[in-house]
Amino acid sequence: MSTGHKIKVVCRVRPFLKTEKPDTSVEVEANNVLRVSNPRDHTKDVKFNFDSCYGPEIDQATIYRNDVRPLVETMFSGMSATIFCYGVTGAGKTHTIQGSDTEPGIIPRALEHIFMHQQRDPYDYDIRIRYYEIYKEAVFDLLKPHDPTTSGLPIREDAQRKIFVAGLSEKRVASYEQFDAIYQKASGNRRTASTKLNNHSSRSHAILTVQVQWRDDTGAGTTWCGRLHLIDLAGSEDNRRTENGKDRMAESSAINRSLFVLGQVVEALNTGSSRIPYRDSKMTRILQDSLGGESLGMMIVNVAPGERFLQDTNNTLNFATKSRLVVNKPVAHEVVEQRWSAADRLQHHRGALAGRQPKSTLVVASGPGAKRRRSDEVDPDSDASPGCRAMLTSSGGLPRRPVAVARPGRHSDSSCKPGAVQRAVEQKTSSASNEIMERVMRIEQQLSGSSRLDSSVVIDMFTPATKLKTSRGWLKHARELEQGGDLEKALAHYEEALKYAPELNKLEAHIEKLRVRLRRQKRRSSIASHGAANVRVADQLPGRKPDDDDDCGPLWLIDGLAESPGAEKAKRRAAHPAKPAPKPLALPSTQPAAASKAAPSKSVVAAAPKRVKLAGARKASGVTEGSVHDRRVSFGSSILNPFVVGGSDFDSDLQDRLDRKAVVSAARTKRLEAKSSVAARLNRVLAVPRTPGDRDYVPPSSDQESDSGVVPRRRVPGALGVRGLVEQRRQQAAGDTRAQKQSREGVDPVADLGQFSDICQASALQMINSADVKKIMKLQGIGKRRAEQIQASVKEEGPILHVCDLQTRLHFKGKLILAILSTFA
Ligand SMILES: Nc1ncnc2c1ncn2[C@@H]1O[C@H](COP(=O)(O)OP(=O)(O)OP(=O)(O)O)[C@@H](O)[C@H]1O
Repeated sequence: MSTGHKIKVVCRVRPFLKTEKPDTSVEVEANNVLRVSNPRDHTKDVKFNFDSCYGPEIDQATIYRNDVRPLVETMFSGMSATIFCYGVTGAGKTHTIQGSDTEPGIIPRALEHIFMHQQRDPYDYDIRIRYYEIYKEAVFDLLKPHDPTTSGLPIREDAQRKIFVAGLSEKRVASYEQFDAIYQKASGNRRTASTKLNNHSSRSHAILTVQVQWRDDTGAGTTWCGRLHLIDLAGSEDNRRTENGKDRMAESSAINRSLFVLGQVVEALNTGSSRIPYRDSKMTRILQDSLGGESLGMMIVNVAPGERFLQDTNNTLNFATKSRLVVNKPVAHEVVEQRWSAADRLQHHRGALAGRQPKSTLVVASGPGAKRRRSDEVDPDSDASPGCRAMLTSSGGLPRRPVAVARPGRHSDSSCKPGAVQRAVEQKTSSASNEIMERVMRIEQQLSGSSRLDSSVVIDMFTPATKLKTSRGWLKHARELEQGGDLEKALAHYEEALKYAPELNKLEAHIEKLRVRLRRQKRRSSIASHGAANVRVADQLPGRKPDDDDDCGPLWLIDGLAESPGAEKAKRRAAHPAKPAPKPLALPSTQPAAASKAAPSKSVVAAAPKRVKLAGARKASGVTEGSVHDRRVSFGSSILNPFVVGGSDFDSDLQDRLDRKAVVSAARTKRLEAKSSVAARLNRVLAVPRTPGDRDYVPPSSDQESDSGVVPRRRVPGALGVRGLVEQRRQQAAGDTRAQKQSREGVDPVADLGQFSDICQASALQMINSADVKKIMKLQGIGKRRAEQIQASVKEEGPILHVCDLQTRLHFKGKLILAILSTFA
């Protein structure tokens, strides 16, 4: 069992610099007591207790010998140790950890110590280093020259929830001299700058990791791995005093923020909080194992003497006092020898399935606390050895070394020996490994079959934790997209999230909702862009129930061309019409009786509305025809709303339905009556022409006067619609129709328009008269030139009242007219 180990806190007060005026505000009273003047009341003192306190006179060697060296020694027991320097800017952190040529700090001394150890010991030590910095919340490799195009390396978590920096390079060092050459060069890559408080201020947190790995041939032949992390944190800065510029301010705020998170992590650990905010900064994420984890930890608190730093000193010491309470649970790390390729594992799996033992001895890392280093932890370019990529286990759930915090012994205990324990471990992990092997087999099968992997197989390769994390990532983006109104992309992101977390039922339901919303949105935008001309009104279909999201009642619209408004369909229709178009195109108005008697086309029936919304009875513009658009019947419709419903059909149908409702509840009656009056109003507006007394009366211009000379005809582009139809019928009834007139002039009329209804024509004409080039162009068969022709004609000669006008006025060919009308059929 591992024992709890508190973080060791050592305090070091630097000497006054030549530029500073000495005072007695900070003094070391005893080996472990620091006295500091109270920043609020200088006559009073505050005392702080630490594991050790060093005054300005204490040299680097003493500190190393007393406090650092024992910790470095623990590496040789397969432990991880972290030493980090903390303090305000200019307090002496870099001096302590790095030192100078004349006064080498912890790093050179520790490395010297490690190489000496290597020479003394019989073991063949494999020593490697990694060196990186966290600059403005991004991780950069210091062993490589700085590449300004990179945005930093990612911090990841492996299957055993161990933190590592992916893609970091690693260098093997055989001697101190070799290390020194690499380290000096790499230190040059670290970002430093001159500030008002320190001429050579570190602008980043720098982390040097030394890894020592060796094989203990005297015992069970176990390979051990010890690590030492030496961290020079950037100092907190009071920007009122540093007078930093813009760049320095950005660095400073990143530094202060990460140090603030460090404080929060310590606070959370001390209060036993369920959430430790390691993830809130890169620095705390990397220090995770050293703060409440499985590393041994030591914090060197650097203090600048003098009254002007008193407030900072107090803050630093208060934080250090809290940090003393943080408890780590250090464990030793054992490296398992075999490095298994996917093929090895597969081979082993097959052997295990067949009841055979694999050729090589297997120790599988598993159980709580077991560690496995990811292969991508090491940069492929680096000189990492296969041994480094071996499976690394801690003594969590597996045989582990006894953990003695002071000077732990270097031999594995009996539990490390192969035999019964190993078999037990194998048994314990066999089910997990079988599952992994099955996955490997599935992947191999896929690979042998095709060059691409199924996404489901790839997802299957992830650990549950990774799946959850990935799913959360997708979800986050999806929510942002949804909030931004991009439903289509949001849906795709939600679907991705569901792939990784298929168990999320709520997510599934949400996706379904979103799909419905999207469908609805598409339908609406289709109607809006192509006009309701693409929509046919029909009676309620048998078996169809109103959608919950329908805007209003049973003016049932069937999306005809709305969903496929492309030219293809119209072209097909034009190419193979059900009936060949007559040439020249016949005029319908010579058959007034037939036209007026003709029942509305079966496919174009306005059903009685139960819930009809009326938008603005009469607009000031004077446009007052009824129309159907987006499932609404409206008065005073705009030119964007070109589909027109026959008012009389509409009204009579409503009346029929009202008659059939013999027994209805009072409320229902009231509603229906209201609708009835609306319908009556609609009928009035549609059927009764405006007279000069009406508010929306538009006086006709001389050239627009009706042929009868009685009914004032409105000449508002796009306003023909039903009103035009009604008017036409009235004219027909009066026996003086335009068509008859044309007939007298020698144009051959025909009985009706064949397959096209009045409404279809009205819609087409209304669209054309709207004089909106874009909309007109949407009509199949009309190009830009034709559209402009129409526009000019409508402008000069007024609205086109009948399809025959297209032929006579614009010289449109019958085929073209047919194509236009087919859009509305
Ligand atoms: N113990 C010491 N003995 C002599 N000089 C020291 C000592 N500690 C610090 N100094 C000097 O104080 C100055 C500031 O020290 P240093 O650069 O190490 O501060 P720092 O805490 O790393 O600052 P920053 O956070 O800005 O990087 C340096 O000139 C350094 O040589």
